[in-house]
Amino acid sequence: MGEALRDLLVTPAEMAAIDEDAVHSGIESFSLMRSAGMAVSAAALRLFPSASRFVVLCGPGNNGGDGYVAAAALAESGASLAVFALGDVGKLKGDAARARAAYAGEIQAIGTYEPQAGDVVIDALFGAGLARDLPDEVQEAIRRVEDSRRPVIAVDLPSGIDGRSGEIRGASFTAAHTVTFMAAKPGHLLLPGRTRCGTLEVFDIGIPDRVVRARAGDLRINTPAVWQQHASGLDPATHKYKRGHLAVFSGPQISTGAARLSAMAGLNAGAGLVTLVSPPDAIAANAAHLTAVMLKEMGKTGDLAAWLKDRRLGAFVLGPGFGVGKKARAFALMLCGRALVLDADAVTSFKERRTDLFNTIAMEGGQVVMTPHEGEFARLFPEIAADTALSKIEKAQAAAKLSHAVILYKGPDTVVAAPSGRTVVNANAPPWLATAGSGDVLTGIIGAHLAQGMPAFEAAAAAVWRHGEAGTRAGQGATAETLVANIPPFDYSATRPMGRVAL
Ligand SMILES: NC(=O)C1=CN([C@@H]2O[C@H](COP(=O)(O)OP(=O)(O)OC[C@H]3O[C@@H](n4cnc5c(N)ncnc54)[C@H](O)[C@@H]3O)[C@@H](O)[C@H]2O)[C@@H](O)CC1
Ligand SMILES: Nc1ncnc2c1ncn2[C@@H]1O[C@H](COP(=O)(O)OP(=O)(O)O)[C@@H](O)[C@H]1O
Ligand SMILES: [K+]
Repeated sequence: MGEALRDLLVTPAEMAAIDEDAVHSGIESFSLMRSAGMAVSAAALRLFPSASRFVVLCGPGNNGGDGYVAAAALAESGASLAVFALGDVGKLKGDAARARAAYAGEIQAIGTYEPQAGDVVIDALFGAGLARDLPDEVQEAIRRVEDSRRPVIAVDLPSGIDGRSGEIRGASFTAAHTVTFMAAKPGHLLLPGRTRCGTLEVFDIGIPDRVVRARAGDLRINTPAVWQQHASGLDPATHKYKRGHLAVFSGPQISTGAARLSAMAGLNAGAGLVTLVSPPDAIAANAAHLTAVMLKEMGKTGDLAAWLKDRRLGAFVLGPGFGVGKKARAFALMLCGRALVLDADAVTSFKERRTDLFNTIAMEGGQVVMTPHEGEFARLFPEIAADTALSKIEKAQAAAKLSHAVILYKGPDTVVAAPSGRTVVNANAPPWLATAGSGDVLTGIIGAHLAQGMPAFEAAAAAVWRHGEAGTRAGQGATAETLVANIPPFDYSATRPMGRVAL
């Protein structure tokens, strides 16, 4: 599957460079602004055909310029209109000044805007250029609009959302719809930004694909295009070992459920066979609950060393319910050369000794994925977690670089980052995935992918996506058990060899 422009995520800085490159390539910059503003006016008329009045709020830069273009187009369409500007419109420069000059109507000061029933607000105050907290005057205007509950269409981003990080700079609009240009920005996907964008429309203002791609980095939205070429189809002559053998380590007698969830998820996600490795005291508890998942007793690290000689063991999951401490560290360090998911207690166990882990991963060169939620992330990477200048994307990237592992930083806006810098942000997860044991299910799906031979980054990204789909299929009342039952199959059709006879 080819990669579409809509799967890219570009930072505001990259977007500014793309804009510049487009102009150097001979495209007139005002034509970009005209397309942007026209797309906004078209969205307004399409989405709110019965608005009593469109109110365009224009800022001091090119976002405001887009607003003036939209205002002129709306006026021409015969719609009722009012325009309010921030600052001295006489000081507008370049394309924004030209757009403002082409709008013949009255322009009032933003401080005078009082929302009225029937208003639809077009927010063209700040977009990609927002560099600091919004001025008080704008924050007050936002509060008036938010209090009035009038619908808002945002140009590029709801003003106040930082396009790089999704953070709110003082205040922000909550848009019903956002029209952005050429590609989505991190702030559209990362929280809290995503919750303020409404529906997101990515409009092509005419910058050629190659110009966008040349500047875009390694950041993508997590879609099947990212990993589908590694999700190989089932060979009719396959057998269970070829489909991959996943081993999941259980905790002691009183905490075995988490590992069983991972094991069941691994089997449902497509591992050919799954073995739950259990300490002696938990064998009975585990045996009472398992059917298709196999059970193996293991106490000491020596036993693990002997078992690891079996190269048919494709991948390992360590952490869910395992217990924090020496045993988790010893097991993890022995597994760093293999395909391994370190989750929960296995991550926490290295809080004070992370260098041992990171050095071993670097030395052994396995396919290692770590899956911290916010709390676990802060335990293992405290200095990165505390750096308020970094976005969630940048935090995950820094952690991947430091640890030499693929970092799957969980949450409503899960980020998966590889040490190489490749990164995806996930967007298909429903909020009811926030249920006990949901993370254990995710870990099992990653394990299944690793057991099938997928590289760590793709295994993790694909798992996050399938986990999100499982949540959607399971519905609002989802529990970890129903998530397991709803893991969707890969769509193997795209990877089937041509000419295959349908059976
Ligand atoms: N990048 C592109 O390809 C295109 C961009 N366009 C528009 O241009 C916008 C970016 O324009 P600009 O770079 O002029 O930026 P903005 O219009 O977002 O911001 C305007 C200026 O305000 C100042 N500023 C930043 N934060 C402030 C704050 N908190 N308080 C007061 N002033 C602040 C900065 O000097 C900034 O350049 C995009 O969001 C988009 O709407 C479109 O015109 C079409 C093409
Ligand atoms: N609000 C949310 N929206 C979407 N997904 C969420 C949300 N909150 C949590 N998740 C997902 O649910 C899972 C929870 O995992 P985790 O925090 O490890 O919980 P547990 O330990 O109970 O399994 C993760 O995959 C996380 O990304
Ligand atoms: K805006």
